[in-house]
Amino acid sequence: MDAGGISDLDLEKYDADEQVKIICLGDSAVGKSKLMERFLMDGYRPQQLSTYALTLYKYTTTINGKTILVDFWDTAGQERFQSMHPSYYHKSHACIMVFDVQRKITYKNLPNWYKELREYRPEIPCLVVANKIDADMKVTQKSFNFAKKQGLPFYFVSAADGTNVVKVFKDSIQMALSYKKNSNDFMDEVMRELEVCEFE
Ligand SMILES: Nc1nc2c(ncn2[C@@H]2O[C@H](COP(=O)(O)OP(=O)(O)OP(=O)(O)O)[C@@H](O)[C@H]2O)c(=O)[nH]1
Ligand SMILES: [Mg+2]
Repeated sequence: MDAGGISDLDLEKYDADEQVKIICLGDSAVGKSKLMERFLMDGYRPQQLSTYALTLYKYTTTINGKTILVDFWDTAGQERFQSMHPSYYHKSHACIMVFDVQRKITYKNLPNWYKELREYRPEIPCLVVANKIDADMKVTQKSFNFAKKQGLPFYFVSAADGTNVVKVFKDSIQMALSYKKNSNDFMDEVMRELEVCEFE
């Protein structure tokens, strides 16, 4: 914190034209962190410990001449579904929901993640991601109907070889931006009002 009470992290926001928050959900070891790393660092380290708590990745990009600051939130999934802290969902603009094509249980758990997401964020775009297709390309012939049933965009990806990773993340940023622009989300409106008031 500096004397004015604005942290370094907050200062970045003032240089950006727009800021969005994108969260990642899914069971433990489906590859959430690896996907983030692949997109952000364009690298992939095969072995890593499970994410312990919260990792916040900051990413800046330019879209139509505007500087967009993206906060990607990554947290440790659980072996079995467990509720996330409400602050994880708070003011998020899009969600990337991941399962592992090699482990059926991680697909079966998607409705649990989705239900909780919708309790906190009824309207935000949600992208469903089938990860680890490098392990067995035949899985792309299978149908995973959860996304279709819910009317959500669906992607086959691999953090290991990079298939579709950039596409998913770029799409998520676009969707987050259009959600933020067009949202009629009542709570968002209230929060915006409160933010404005803070500076008055
Ligand atoms: N073959 C293959 N393995 C992957 C891929 N993505 C991740 N993995 C492996 O899966 C394991 C778990 O990946 P993480 O990214 O740590 O999983 P996570 O979802 O962040 O797990 P938590 O932090 O516990 O919630 C690691 O050993 C990775 O190397 C992939 O696309 N293909
Ligand atoms: Mg992780």
